[in-house]
Amino acid sequence: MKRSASWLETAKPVFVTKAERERRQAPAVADRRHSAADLFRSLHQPPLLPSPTPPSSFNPSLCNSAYRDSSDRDRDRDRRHDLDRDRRRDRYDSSCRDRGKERIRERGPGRDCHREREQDRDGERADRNREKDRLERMAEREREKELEAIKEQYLGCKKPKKQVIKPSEKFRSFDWENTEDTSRDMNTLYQLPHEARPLFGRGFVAGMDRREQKKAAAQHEKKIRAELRHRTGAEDRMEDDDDLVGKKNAAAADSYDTFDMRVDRHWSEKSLAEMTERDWRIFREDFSISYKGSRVPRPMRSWSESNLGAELLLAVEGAGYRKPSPIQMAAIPLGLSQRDVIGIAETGSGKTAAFVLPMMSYIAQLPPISDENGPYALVLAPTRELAQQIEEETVKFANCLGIRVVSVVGGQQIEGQALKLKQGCEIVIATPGRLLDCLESRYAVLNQCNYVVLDEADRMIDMGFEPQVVAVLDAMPSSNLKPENEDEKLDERRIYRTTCMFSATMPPAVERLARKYLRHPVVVTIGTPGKATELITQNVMMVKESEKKFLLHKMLRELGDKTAIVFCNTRESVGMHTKDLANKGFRVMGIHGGKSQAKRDISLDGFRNRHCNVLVATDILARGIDVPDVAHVINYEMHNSIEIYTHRIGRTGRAGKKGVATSFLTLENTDIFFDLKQMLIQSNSPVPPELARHEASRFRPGSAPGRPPRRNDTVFANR
Ligand SMILES: Nc1ncnc2c1ncn2[C@@H]1O[C@H](COP(=O)(O)OP(=O)(O)OP(=O)(O)O)[C@@H](O)[C@H]1O
Repeated sequence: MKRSASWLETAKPVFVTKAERERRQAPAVADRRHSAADLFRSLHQPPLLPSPTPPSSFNPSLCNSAYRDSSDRDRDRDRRHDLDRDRRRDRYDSSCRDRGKERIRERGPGRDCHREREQDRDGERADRNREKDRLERMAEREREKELEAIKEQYLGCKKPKKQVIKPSEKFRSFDWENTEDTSRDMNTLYQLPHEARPLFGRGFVAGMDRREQKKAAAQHEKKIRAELRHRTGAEDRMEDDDDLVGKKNAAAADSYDTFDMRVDRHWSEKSLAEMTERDWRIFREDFSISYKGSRVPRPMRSWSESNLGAELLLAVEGAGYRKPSPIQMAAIPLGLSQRDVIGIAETGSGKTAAFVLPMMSYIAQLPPISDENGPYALVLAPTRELAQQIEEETVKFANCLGIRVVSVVGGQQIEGQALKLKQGCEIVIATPGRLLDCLESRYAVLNQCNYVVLDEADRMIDMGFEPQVVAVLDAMPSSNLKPENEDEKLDERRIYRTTCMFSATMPPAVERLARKYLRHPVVVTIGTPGKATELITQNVMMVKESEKKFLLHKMLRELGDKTAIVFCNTRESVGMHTKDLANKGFRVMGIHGGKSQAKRDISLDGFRNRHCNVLVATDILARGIDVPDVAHVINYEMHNSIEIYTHRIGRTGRAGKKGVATSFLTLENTDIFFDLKQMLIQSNSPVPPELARHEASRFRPGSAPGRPPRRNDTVFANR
């Protein structure tokens, strides 16, 4: 290897500079020059050897010139040869130099190349070290980042938010630190900033105490008057006058005060003229009255504010109704202005009077019916008992006005009813089926009837009376319907048909009927629709079928002399339990739709008159029946409809009195679990844990779990 390296070194062409080359060539050139000089000298000097004999014709001069010419030519030739040789060498040297340069470039020339290689190696080492450092720094950074991420995840450290500067703010940021604010230092005004006191003084507008002002003005006036009197000498004479004026002024000031301070008084302390929009709003809130509809007339705050007329007000007083109930406050003014009404209010809240009184007022303006052309007004109810009860309520007010009322219900002789109708009556209270029979038999005509009330309209539709109801409504004159266009002005001299619907529950099914027959109705709602009154304490007991009887007996025994209605779902159950309770010694009667009307009447009257204190009933008693002071309602067999539950328990806690309702719930009743739980939550009643936990109480039957509530759904908190 060593040998080949040295060979390589020797075999390599050596770069020779021009100066070096010239130095190296100098002896050769000098030699050549000497030899040329010798040659030149030898040519110009005679030869030392005897010269050949010249030819006879030899001319020394000629001979001399010829000799000189040939020597010049030789010299020129030599010079040319020299020049050529020099040129060739130069060419060779330059080519050698180029090749050497290339080789140096490739391998590095000799010792320099060695040094350079050393330098290169050092450089490479330094590069490697630098690269290593860089990689180490990067790894360190990675480790730090990882640590930060772990800290953030487990210790919840918050990364400081990077402040993002919008391009628009980049060049125009006028933010300044609080510490940069020097205005406090400069102006003492800012050192004691005053808080805003919007109600300084006595809380009067703009801080003006009008009472103080008036007091000062009164004192000033008194002083001036005294001075005047003193000057004129009429002190004695004016004394009395002065007192009078003082009293007058005091009264004026008082009335001014009253007027001035009216915003501070409750609506109940104000006259009708003083009521502001805000007062009406508070009033509506106080009685949970809400309206839906346009151009709604103001509710009435008291009977005296109603336009019922003196006779009717006397009758109201006679009935012992001291104050109107909320539904009466809202619905009576609507009925008096002949607006179509949908009234929804809790059970026992006086809905009957709410539609009967404006109906009376309407009839009072019309001439008495002379013959069978009546009636002027019609009330439809789902059950005979309810129709008869409404009749009784109506008669209370009708007598004072000489208005005749006839009830037309099933289960009685139609001929007797036809006779009464023939004799003439202003109001007919009817069940839809029997009235339709009368209309078809021409015992009754409705061509003068322009006031119609559907009491418990939802129940009538439930019971399948919709076709009969529609037929009855179609039998009324359609020419008196209000115009479809709500904005069209009504002719004050004309009579338009007024249609009203009342119930404690108004399911969407009623809307269809309402849309067809009611014109621009005002929907009055008192409280939450469908909600049971807060006067009723609701108890729900999760029981087994076998436990019910024992519990019922226990409850009825505890009842003592108080009254109770026991609801069952079927006629058979009513019969069975009536017998059973009678055998156990309870004073009990039963009522259901399978009984004759006479027997039904005996049972209900017996219960009303306290001949018995327990009434076992089907749902014919659930709607509208008003028996005063029912202490307890027992849902022995629970119905699966929440509306029926509401109406059943509504037989107690009526007309402002308290009541108790107990319902026996079994696993058969899962269909009502959801609604019942909602109802109990809404009325702050205890929900039995078995009901609260039950799967069926989490979703409405038939609804997909997790679906968002629909428009008509009522969803309460604390599900
Ligand atoms: N303003 C009133 N003041 C005192 N008692 C009233 C008043 N209005 C009605 N009542 C009485 O309240 C009781 C219930 O009235 P009503 O039967 O009209 O209630 P309701 O709302 O129709 O009940 P339901 O929804 O069960 O049919 C009745 O005994 C009635 O005489």
